[in-house]
This record gives sequence, structure tokens and C-alpha cells, in this order.
Amino acid sequence: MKIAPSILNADFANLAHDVQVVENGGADYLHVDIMDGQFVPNITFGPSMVAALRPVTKLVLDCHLMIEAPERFVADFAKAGADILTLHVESTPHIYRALQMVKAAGVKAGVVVNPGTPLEMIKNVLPLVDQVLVMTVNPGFGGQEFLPAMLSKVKRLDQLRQTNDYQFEIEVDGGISNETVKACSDAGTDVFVAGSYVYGAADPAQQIQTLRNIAASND
Ligand SMILES: O=C(CO)[C@H](O)[C@H](O)COP(=O)(O)O
Ligand SMILES: [Co+2]
Repeated sequence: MKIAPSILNADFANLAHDVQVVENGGADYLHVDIMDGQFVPNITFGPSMVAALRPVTKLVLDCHLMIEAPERFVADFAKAGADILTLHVESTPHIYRALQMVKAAGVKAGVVVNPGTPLEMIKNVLPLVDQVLVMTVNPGFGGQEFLPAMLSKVKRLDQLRQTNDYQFEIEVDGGISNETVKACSDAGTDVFVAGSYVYGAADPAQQIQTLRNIAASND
């Protein structure tokens, strides 16, 4: 199981410090939310943020690209030091080619589906990817409510993976907290993104530990 704090909810004026806090607190990935104001109704940052983060952390940089035609920026994010590039299937008519570009750049490739997008849309790229991200909120903002209907999507994805011996990890993103992490774990999730639950608390390291404990518990 992996915990991936999202810097969307960190203090941007003290980002290196906030990254250190979750790295020392046992995080596995650092989730970097890239938004372009087109694909989603919000703007964050681009490859220069990834380049700035690279020397200050050993954490895996798990970059979630919420941008139109992400294939335009694959080379820039790879050069900046991204470890995983996860692309929305809804963001390009050329998802297969875009994922091939990610892999050719030596970066792990992920595909992501919005809550309204069926798994049928990504069936043909499942043999290609290292990670499948199931959005458990509509993308664009942190602090939204978890959508429980997405649990059946995670379960079906896990079944597809077992039946076909696919190698990808399943990640969930949006509304992950002490109240929702266990259901996601039971459904077959490997990687848990958490923004406001981790950074909205006084002790982010404790929050990471709590998520890990609850996800791994047997009750
Ligand atoms: O991709 C995202 C939003 O589009 C973020 O990763 C996600 O919302 C994390 O924030 P929170 O845990 O507060 O829901
Ligand atoms: Co995200």
C-alpha cells in the first residue's frame, strides 16, 4: 500500500518544508496536480514546479495531468524529473499514442478516468500502463466529498487486472480520509492520494500513519 499526499493542499509559500514533513512522515509518493484552466476549471502549475521539487525530495513524483492534449507536454515533464505521468483518457483523442510517448521518455505511464467515464474507455490501454487512477471526485479542486459509487469501478478494475494478469497499480484520488480509505482498500486500491486530509491537519505525519493503519486493518 502506498500513500500519496497531494501538494494541492500544502502551503505553496513553504512548499519545500511541507514536502519534507510528509517525506519524513512516511509518504511513498508526492502527488502533483497539474491543472490548465481548460480541462478543469482551475489552474495550478506546470513542469517548472516539478523541476523545482525534484532536488528537494526523494519521493516518487506522481504527476496527475489535468490538461488538454497532454502529449504536448510529456517531454517537458519527463525532463523536469517526473517519475509517473498520469493522463486523463478524456483529455486527448490519442491516449494510446500519448501513453507510448510517456513510456518512450522513460517515465511510468498512468491513465485516469473521471467519475462519469466508464472503464470501457480505457480497456485497450490497460496492457500498456503502470497505474490506473480512478477519480473519486470530479477533478479540479481539493476538499470535495468522496463519491462512494466509484468503489464498484475500483472493484471491476481489480477483477479485470486479475483475470488478464495486468501489472498496473490502482490509485484513488479525491475525498480520501479515515472514513473512506478502508472501503477503497477493500475494493483493491494500492495507492491512496490524500490532500486535505493530510495537509489540513496539524500533524500530517500522524494523518499518513492513520490512513495506513486503517487501510491495512482486518476489521
Ligand atoms: O486531483 C485532485 C483534484 O482534482 C487532487 O489530487 C485531490 O482532490 C486531492 O484532494 P483531496 O484529498 O482534498 O480531495
Ligand atoms: Co490528483
